[in-house]
Amino acid sequence: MSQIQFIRNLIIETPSKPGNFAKVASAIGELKGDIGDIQTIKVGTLSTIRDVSIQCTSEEQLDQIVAAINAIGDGIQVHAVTDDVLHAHEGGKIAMKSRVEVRSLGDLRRIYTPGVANVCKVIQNDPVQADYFTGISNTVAIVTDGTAILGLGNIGPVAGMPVMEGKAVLFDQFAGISGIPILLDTSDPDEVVETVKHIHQSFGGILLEDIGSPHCFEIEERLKAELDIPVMHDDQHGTAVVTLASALSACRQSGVELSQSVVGQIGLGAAGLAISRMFMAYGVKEMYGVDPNSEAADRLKQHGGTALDSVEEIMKTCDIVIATTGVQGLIKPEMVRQGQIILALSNPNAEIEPEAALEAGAAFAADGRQVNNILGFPGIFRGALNAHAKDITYPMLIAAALAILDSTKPGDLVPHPLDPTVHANVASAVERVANEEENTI
Ligand SMILES: NC(=O)C1=CN([C@@H]2O[C@H](COP(=O)(O)OP(=O)(O)OC[C@H]3O[C@@H](n4cnc5c(N)ncnc54)[C@H](O)[C@@H]3O)[C@@H](O)[C@H]2O)C=CC1
Ligand SMILES: CC(=O)C(=O)O
Ligand SMILES: [Mg+2]
Repeated sequence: MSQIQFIRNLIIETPSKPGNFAKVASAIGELKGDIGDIQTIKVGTLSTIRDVSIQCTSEEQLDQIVAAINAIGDGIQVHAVTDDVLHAHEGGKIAMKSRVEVRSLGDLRRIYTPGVANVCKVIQNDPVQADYFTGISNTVAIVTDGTAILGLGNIGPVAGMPVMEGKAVLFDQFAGISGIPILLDTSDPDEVVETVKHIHQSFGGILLEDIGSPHCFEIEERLKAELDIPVMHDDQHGTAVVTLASALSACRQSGVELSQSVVGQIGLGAAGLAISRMFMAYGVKEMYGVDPNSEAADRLKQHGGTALDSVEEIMKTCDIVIATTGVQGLIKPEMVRQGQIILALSNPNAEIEPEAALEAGAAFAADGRQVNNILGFPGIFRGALNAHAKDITYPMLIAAALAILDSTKPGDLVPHPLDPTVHANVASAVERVANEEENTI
């Protein structure tokens, strides 16, 4: 059974003596715990208390780490183990807040009745005014049916809500967009399309998220055709944009041309097919893919790629390998070829850990924490909304990928997701292309 990685925080006291915390760090490292943030909670004259975040793969490993720290002696001890991730989700991560305050009857009459009626009439007479006098044009629906939540599979929309709330937080912080999760209790394309069409007037755009394949393809195509607001399935195109940017970045650093490289895609679902299509659109001539589902493999062939029979074959044939299967550990270190570029993008666990791929000879390796559609979707929607775009087109997506590439610091594969310039650069590149295309309302 694959192991899900999880994060816990250890509250650790070390007597104030140089080297004590180093002992703690090596005890954690020896048991292969991955240390994250370290926060000093209290510095006393006799001891220091720190909150140390660690990533583990099992409860057993966590227990062993706690026991190993307590066994160091010299007064070093773990006081508590907390679950900060769960704690951060208490009450949910988002809430609807008003942008105005009601402090007086005057305020009440201005923002509600009777004053509001006049604003309603302004919009009735000229519906475009809704862009200025409501939040619609800055609000994006984050729509899921819960069928492909990260790599956790079909766990349902309610269990997927923490991911949707996470996307809303990122929309807000990186693009100033209000993201509203919409949880659908149907995956039937007719019902999904009808439902989204019936509610679309509340939104300036529609982000489809974690909707599994193949129904995601029909749903996105139909909504794009039938609605005149931007619609994008993030797992397809947000992921493809960021993957293209990271592959171009790795090629630039290795002095090779992406279009001349042999590229392999493992997993041809929502993300994998879109990545393959974008790489071919960019000029990659030799695009190979593998998927145990023959219909998924056929879809790659229909778009001009070549299906191979096994992961081993892809690993032997390709210079650049991308994996989006949701299967942890699918790529074995012995399959890695010297100098390969490996992007194992499944969340929450990669097909191969970047460290293992690099140790096995890869020139570049990254996982889904680094190469993540967070670098794409906030700026793509910001740009599309700014331009009042009716659609998100391929040229807009390629412009987003190039903006991510241009925002990457020398030596890095992709920009840091907390670097606000990358989101601003993606937004302006997308807005510029949308305006050039006259793809606007
Ligand atoms: N880093 C990022 O930004 C993103 C990562 N992902 C990750 O990609 C994974 C897949 O997501 P989706 O494409 O939305 O799901 P999906 O369910 O549409 O596609 C998964 C595909 O992998 C195939 N597959 C399963 N086992 C395989 C194997 N042993 N060999 C080859 N193919 C295999 C399935 O048949 C399916 O076609 C998830 O783990 C998700 O977290 C998805 C979107 C963004
Ligand atoms: C990042 C993301 O959208 C996914 O893993 O599904
Ligand atoms: Mg997703």
